[in-house]
Amino acid sequence: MMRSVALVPNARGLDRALASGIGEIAVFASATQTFAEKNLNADRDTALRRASTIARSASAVGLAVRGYVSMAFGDPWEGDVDPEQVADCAMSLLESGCDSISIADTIGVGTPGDVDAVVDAILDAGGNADQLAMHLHDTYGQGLANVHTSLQAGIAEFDTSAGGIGRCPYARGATGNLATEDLVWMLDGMGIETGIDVHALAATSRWLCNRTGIANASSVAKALLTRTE
Ligand SMILES: CC(=O)SCCNC(=O)CCNC(=O)[C@H](O)C(C)(C)COP(=O)(O)OP(=O)(O)OC[C@H]1O[C@@H](n2cnc3c(N)ncnc32)[C@H](O)[C@@H]1OP(=O)(O)O
Repeated sequence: MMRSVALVPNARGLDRALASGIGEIAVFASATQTFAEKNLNADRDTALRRASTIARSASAVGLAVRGYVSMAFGDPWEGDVDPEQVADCAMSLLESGCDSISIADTIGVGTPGDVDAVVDAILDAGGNADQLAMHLHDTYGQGLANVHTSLQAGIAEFDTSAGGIGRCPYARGATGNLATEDLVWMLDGMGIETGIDVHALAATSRWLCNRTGIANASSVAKALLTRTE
């Protein structure tokens, strides 16, 4: 199923999303102060309040809303992030009308132990695993291990990108998202149906990387494409 989601950082973004007729938006807060300032030009509490206000207005008019908590596992400026801090942000966004929360490892430092700690903190604060998604980067090669741990915790939604491209310009030191091909290969092997043809996806990411000049970071895409060349 194809879902189009607009990233909405402020009230003006919500007006533009509503005018476009899109059915789902994403609002974003940061677990850390420094990233909130860099990514949103606001302190952490202001950014959270702004995201909560947008979520409330959007859900009141029937839009689906996903809330993002950035820098949930570590921050390039502040180091380790307290799981309670992540849980506070997540719960505040849920209480403001977000239908789901994506826990973002914006710089890809998280490990399965961190996933367990953050998910436990959110569950302890009253959240449910079926309200959670994971947004993973593969900077330290922990992406698939973190997916596996998340699946065991009952989380079934993951943000990835074809060829592992894409990153936040303010996330110093981060590589791209976990590659969709790598995720699909693992899920296929676990008997979890995604509806995605991994070979067709690898061919698409080769096209995408050729067009953009970005190197393909997916191990699976590189292996499959070598097999067919
Ligand atoms: C979790 C993630 O990784 S998110 C993805 C990556 N990160 C991002 O996309 C960064 C998102 N953040 C931002 O865009 C900015 O920090 C903002 C817009 C939220 C706040 O920045 P500020 O500088 O405080 O906003 P300000 O209101 O002064 O506007 C700055 C410029 O952006 C424009 N702008 C602000 N909001 C919007 C919007 N929703 N749509 C289009 N343009 C906008 C303004 O018109 C202004 O343009 P100008 O310089 O040509 O006049």
